[in-house]
Amino acid sequence: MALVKLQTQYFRNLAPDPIGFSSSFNFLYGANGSGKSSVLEAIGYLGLGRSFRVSRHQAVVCQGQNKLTVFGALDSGLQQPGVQDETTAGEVVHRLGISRDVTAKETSLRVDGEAVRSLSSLARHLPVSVIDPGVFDIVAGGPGKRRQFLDWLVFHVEPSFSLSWQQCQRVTSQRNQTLRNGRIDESLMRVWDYQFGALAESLSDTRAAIFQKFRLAFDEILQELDAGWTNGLKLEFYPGWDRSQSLVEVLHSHREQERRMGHTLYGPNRADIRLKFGGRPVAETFSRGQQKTLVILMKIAQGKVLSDLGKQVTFLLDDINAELDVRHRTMLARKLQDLNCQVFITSIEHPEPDVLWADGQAPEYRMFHVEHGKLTEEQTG
Ligand SMILES: Nc1ncnc2c1ncn2[C@@H]1O[C@H](COP(=O)(O)OP(=O)(O)OP(=O)(O)O)[C@@H](O)[C@H]1O
Repeated sequence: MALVKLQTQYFRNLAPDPIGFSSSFNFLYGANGSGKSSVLEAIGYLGLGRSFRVSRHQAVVCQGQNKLTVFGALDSGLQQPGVQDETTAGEVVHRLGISRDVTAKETSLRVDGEAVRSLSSLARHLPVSVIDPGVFDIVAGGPGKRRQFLDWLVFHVEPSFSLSWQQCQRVTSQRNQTLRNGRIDESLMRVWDYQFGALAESLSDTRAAIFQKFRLAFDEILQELDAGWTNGLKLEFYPGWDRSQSLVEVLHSHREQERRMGHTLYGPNRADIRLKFGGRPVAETFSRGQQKTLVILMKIAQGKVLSDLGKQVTFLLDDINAELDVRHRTMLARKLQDLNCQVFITSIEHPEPDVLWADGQAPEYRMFHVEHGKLTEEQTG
């Protein structure tokens, strides 16, 4: 599916007019502060339920207001090869809405006019993948970033994952409270261990299976790229403990260490994707440019896993011109085109699709000039 219409109210500086988008490529350009990133942020709000730029909803609501709304309409999108679809192109198949009242601290979600409670009911319809300057922390940053990266894919392959993950986090926090209670009540602790262990083993099986799909897609992309510097690169899933033992056994044998630290040290909350080159972390061995390329390839591999399942990913490429040279931008754009993704690209300068597709094979696209939060479509081709 693809987002073909967006309308916001009181979202940063954006004008409330509805905007129609292409289910293929969309270019947004305009001066600093015109509102390009805010458009992508609003799209991200529908697919993630939050801003990908800031953690406080307050910052996103238009100054002087206390409630923002984002509404989006999805059509069936670009057809993946081999996938049958009974809808006609352009026909709206889902309507998504999210509003956030920052005074009441309440979020309301709607799917096809019906109120829904869980964010996953909304987010599952719009897999949004962001590539902005912050994304490179997937390699350079801590395990939390890589967990988030993997879990985004796991959720879009297995939407029920979000419920299991929430349950697991609840048990983790109850376990942590018990660990912090001076003298540990061993019988209570064992109850938490068994609950936590059962949830953790099943969650980690799901993560491991989807990581395997991801790694196959990644290896295929590396083969196509055929770049010498990636020989010897290894991606491994670390579930959060050594799985040659059950988690319950590991927890029992580390009781004293966990008690001293006052929190859970083993389990899915410690999972990671370990990126190694010649046995050492790539963050220590790869150049910054190579690290950036690696992140881009990982993002493309995520898109490929979902594309193979007939799902269209919406990529938000915010301000990447300063991060990637034209060769890498071209590689990224072409791969996303091959995967039938929907793509939004922001830039300050007027975009030049002819540079990205010098062979004249540019996909269908729409181009918008952004000024004072308002989008004006430019006639193309
Ligand atoms: N809560 C808010 N209410 C009203 N306006 C806001 C709010 N937050 C930010 N703005 C303004 O919205 C404008 C849009 O910012 P945005 O980051 O989207 O611009 P941009 O076009 O991506 O800029 P750049 O090229 O510099 O990254 C800015 O002028 C900013 O000052």
